[in-house]
Amino acid sequence: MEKNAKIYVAGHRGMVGSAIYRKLQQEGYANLCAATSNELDLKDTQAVDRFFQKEQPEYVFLAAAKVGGILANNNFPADFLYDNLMIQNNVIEASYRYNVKKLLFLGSSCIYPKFAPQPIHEESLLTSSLEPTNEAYAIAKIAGVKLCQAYSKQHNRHFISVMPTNLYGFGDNYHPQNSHVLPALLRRFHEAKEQGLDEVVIWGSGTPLREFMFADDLGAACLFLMLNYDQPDIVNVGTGEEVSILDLAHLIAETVGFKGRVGFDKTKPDGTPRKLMDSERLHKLGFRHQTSLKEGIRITYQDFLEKIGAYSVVK
Ligand SMILES: NC(=O)C1=CN([C@@H]2O[C@H](COP(=O)(O)OP(=O)(O)OC[C@H]3O[C@@H](n4cnc5c(N)ncnc54)[C@H](OP(=O)(O)O)[C@@H]3O)[C@@H](O)[C@H]2O)C=CC1
Ligand SMILES: C[C@H]1O[C@H](OP(=O)(O)OP(=O)(O)OC[C@H]2O[C@@H](n3cnc4c(=O)[nH]c(N)nc43)[C@H](O)[C@@H]2O)[C@@H](O)[C@@H](O)C1=O
Repeated sequence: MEKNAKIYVAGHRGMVGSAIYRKLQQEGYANLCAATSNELDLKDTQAVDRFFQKEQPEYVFLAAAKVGGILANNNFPADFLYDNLMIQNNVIEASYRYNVKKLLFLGSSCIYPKFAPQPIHEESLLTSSLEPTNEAYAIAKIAGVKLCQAYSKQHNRHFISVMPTNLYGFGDNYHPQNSHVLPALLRRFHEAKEQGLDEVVIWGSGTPLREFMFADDLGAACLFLMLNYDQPDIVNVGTGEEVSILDLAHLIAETVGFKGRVGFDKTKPDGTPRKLMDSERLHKLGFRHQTSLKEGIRITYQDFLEKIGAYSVVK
């Protein structure tokens, strides 16, 4: 990928897309193109076609998607299935039609079966049933993976797919109901401290285990894979470290400076009991993440404090 190559980052305002965009800029890629969802609705096939015809991107990072936490996924399955199928179908098909040299599609660890053997190897895909709370989103992501593989096989395209673990970082969604656990708890513990509350309630039992990666590390991994990987087989991107949701809550409380107790809302779903990725394929290629969970939460909380006005706007 030459430094003056035309590169399209779909979803460049999102947490992951902005991390990829920043990384590309840092590394001297100067011919970047992007559009917000207001300027270009990626669900609109003809608009996407016109965009590709005009911009003629040579490389595409597909980081645009309908994204949310466990409750949003559970409550709005039609949106998660339809929007994601449309967005990825349109971008992948246009990338084929306009001869994009290479495309990187972002999937998610939720494509794997609910009770996949841990750590979860790439070969676990489609070996048993999915977690019901995010089945619709996972089915869309699996279709995206299969579409990339099908275009690679039938049309000899270089369309690769990356499966990140749970992410957090700059520009995350802090919606109290629809976000993922880490931004939700950063905001809840912060507000509890500000209001002098003595308890913060977390959803579920606190026992599920999750693996978290700082989004800028994923941005670096995406560029690394764009430059160094060219197989249709999917690649997991994780840290290899897991934490229980209760321990995560304690870590966030410590970072924020909340001294009260933690309660549990057991009417809310736990989701998958454990979701640790096997990232050996990525490690053997030569990439490892840099940011520890503690440091990543510290940096993210600083960013949250700086932009608190904006984050209180419901996303
Ligand atoms: N967050 C996580 O924990 C994880 C995320 N991923 C994957 O990473 C990718 C990015 O996620 P993340 O950055 O967290 O999500 P965000 O919600 O932060 O960003 C998603 C981006 O997609 C764009 N978008 C959504 N719908 C449309 C549309 N109809 N037309 C055009 N653009 C649209 C939005 O654009 P705009 O801002 O202009 O509205 C937004 O910038 C997704 O594929 C997701 O599945 C995978 C694993 C974990
Ligand atoms: C990345 C991945 O993210 C989603 O799956 P998930 O890992 O279950 O995501 P989550 O971050 O929303 O929850 C993680 C755990 O944390 C608990 N939990 C506690 N308290 C809060 C809380 O306040 N908010 C949320 N959201 N969860 C909470 C919650 O009950 C659960 O046990 C997919 O739908 C899909 O989007 C996907 O790909």
